[in-house]
Amino acid sequence: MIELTDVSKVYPGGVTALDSVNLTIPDGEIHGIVGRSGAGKSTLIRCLTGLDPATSGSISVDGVDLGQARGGALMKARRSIGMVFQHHNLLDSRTAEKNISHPLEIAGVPAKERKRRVEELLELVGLTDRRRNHPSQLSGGQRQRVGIARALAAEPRVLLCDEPTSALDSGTTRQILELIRRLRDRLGITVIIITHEMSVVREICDSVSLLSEGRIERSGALLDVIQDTGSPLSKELISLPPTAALRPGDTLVEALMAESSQLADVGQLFSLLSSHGLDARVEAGTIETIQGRQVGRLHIKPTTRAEAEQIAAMLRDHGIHAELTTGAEVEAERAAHEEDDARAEQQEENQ
Ligand SMILES: Nc1ncnc2c1ncn2[C@@H]1O[C@H](COP(=O)(O)OP(=O)(O)OP(=O)(O)O)[C@@H](O)[C@H]1O
Repeated sequence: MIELTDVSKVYPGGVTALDSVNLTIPDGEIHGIVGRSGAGKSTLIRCLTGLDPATSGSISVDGVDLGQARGGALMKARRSIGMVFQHHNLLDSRTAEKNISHPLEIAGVPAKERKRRVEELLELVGLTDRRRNHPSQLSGGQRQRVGIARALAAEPRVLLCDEPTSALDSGTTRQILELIRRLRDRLGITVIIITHEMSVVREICDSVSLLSEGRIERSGALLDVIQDTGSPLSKELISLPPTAALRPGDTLVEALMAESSQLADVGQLFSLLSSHGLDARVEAGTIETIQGRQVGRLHIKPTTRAEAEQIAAMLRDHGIHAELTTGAEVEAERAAHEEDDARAEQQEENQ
């Protein structure tokens, strides 16, 4: 179990990057940490790995407090966390197998044991036939597999993944996420994934936390967080595509259909509206299957505000969360997203 208790980090100069963070991640869970640029994600990683200690509070892994442990106990605790990076950080001069064996060499593991372990790891990540290739001879996905195998070399209990798929295309991303899930199932490790990609969270995470200005704003099981419609994280996880030609003063009904909804699909919903003589059209909609359940968000545009209120009330009666929003609010949200994406892209280019 990973436990952060009142973790704060204040940099010299006075920037509070983490502000009383409390977080518990049970064994074997895949936990996503999301947040906008500057929210404190990198700082949290550095504190978790012990590279940059927290200013106050405690971080413990399997009951060992990283701030209190010394000598061999600290080394052991640090080794219990394996790191996977966005850009793999592989050594170009070494083959895949030599990259994987590198941390074992540093730890002084005898050659015979190293060979056995590397063999096992190559098999685990599906790269046995690429063992003698250098990073430049591997695809982005294969390089990330080497990075994952290397992170697992010291048999960590926790895999800490920093934007593990941000540099990969969507097909390769899916394969890497599938691999991470298989490794969790097979090895029983706990996985923390720091990402700005909501699709990664939807696809693989059991639970998720939203970090905002150094604080955990919302944390919980994925489906619970999505169904907590008041939470900004819910809107980010099931986001809507841009809506064409909305005027600032337009009134929209935003509906979230989740597990508790009595209406299973959009078709039924619209039959219901028309049976009540309500004229409305869907401006935008997203339906995702998450952990085997369908979750959908819709923007419905009625003709008048009075109709919008009527529709929202009717949806609520059928267990569908519905609230009114305006064209101006939708536009402001879209602009904030675009700004964040542009910043993430810029950072990617700078690296
Ligand atoms: N070494 C440092 N010294 C002073 N301030 C820092 C330092 N590192 C980060 N900060 C500040 O701490 C805050 C959190 O930064 P951090 O890099 O952890 O955010 P982030 O969520 O990882 O952002 P991004 O997604 O853009 O990488 C920011 O205000 C940042 O300017």
